[in-house]
Amino acid sequence: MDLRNKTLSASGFHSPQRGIIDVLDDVLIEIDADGVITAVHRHGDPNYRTIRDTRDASGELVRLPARTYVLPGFVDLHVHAPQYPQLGDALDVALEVWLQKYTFPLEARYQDAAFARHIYRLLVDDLVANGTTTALYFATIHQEATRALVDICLEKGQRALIGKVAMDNADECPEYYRDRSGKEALEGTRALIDYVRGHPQNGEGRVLPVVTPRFIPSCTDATLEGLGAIARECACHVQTHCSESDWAQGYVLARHGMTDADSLDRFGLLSRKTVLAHGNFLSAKDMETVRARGAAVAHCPLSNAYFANAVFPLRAALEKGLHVGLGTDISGGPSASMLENARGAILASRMLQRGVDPNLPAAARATFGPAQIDFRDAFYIATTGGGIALDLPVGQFTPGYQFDAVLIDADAEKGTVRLFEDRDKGERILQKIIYTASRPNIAATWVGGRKV
Ligand SMILES: Nc1nc2[nH]cnc2c(=O)[nH]1
Repeated sequence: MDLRNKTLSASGFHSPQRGIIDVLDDVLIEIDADGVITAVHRHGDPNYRTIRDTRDASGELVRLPARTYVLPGFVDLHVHAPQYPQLGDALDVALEVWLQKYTFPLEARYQDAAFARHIYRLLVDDLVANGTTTALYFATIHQEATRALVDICLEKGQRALIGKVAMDNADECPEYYRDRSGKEALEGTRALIDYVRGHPQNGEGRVLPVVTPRFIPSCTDATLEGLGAIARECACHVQTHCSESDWAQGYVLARHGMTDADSLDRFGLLSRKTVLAHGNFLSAKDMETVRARGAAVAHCPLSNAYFANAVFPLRAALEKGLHVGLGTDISGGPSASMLENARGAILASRMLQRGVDPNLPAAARATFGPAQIDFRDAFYIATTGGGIALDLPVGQFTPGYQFDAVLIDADAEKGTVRLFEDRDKGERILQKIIYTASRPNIAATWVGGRKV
């Protein structure tokens, strides 16, 4: 059901601030012709009944069934679209080996635009079915395939930020899969920006272009500098990998004599619109730089378990005031579900706080300090945090924000949520959704009020 120009009568949850779950119990959400929320009326508000009855009489009221809950749609802050065929596969080696052995050969296949279209359709359908209403995508180096991803997101209605990957460093990128020159990397980036911004179906700007240096090892300094200039000139989003693994971090220290964050900063690649994937090894000083620039980290807990050999200190980052969202990192992470990644974030944080070596006594095991997060933080980074990271009005049910939402059906026949009326009320329902919901529980997904 299209919810533009409608008033939704529903229950649900959102987290407008970290640590706070706003329980929306039988509220009215007014949505305008552009899919923007114009008002949220609580059940006890004096004009609630009048608004509900007037809208009902004019046919503008849409009532959602009992035991269904609206949540803001998930914002996946880090997805490698071309890696989807490899989801749940090839996780047996270190990052630098994984790239050369599995990932670059797979990404090179997107030279074939028909192959790209086939995979990208499957991916976008699956992400939407999993409740991802906004995705920040790395594509490949290829123009035609990357344009196909833009077309498919527009056709299917997913909000998306898409980057043609720039990678021209012959020392780190194989001959069969790299931009032929820095010039080609920069021209290709500009061409994609023009394509997205000039797309006839993109009048609302639902798809945005992203300047995408893969990571420092993949790019020459001239290309990093050129990309920084393009980002500034075009006021574009930027995405890249930052301080992900010991190897990646060590490579940048050896080549540039400084950390990833400092190096990206000097190339003009750290801005309010930058998303740094992983950031596991950001130092306290790096975090301060990232915070000062208003850039964000995409926390990818499942992928980090395979490639980082460390846990991103999410709680510390949030407490320092960094913008942080959640990413699946398909296919470094083996799940397309943001709910599974939210659970992964909670689990990883608990292991970081408590330690993991059973041969040590409890006190000696717990060396890191406070790190634990709960379902509230996980929900926050999967929704509101992602919206803030991207500087887009998505991720919460607040007037002025887009109505991007998922509907959770707690009673879905094949679903995995079990609610018991006598005990499950208020926030506890959201807790159970975060811990136990799965794709069959996602009954509907809307982007800008349109069902997708
Ligand atoms: N996880 C991950 N890290 C990277 N670093 C450079 N490229 C990649 C990639 O594709 N995935």
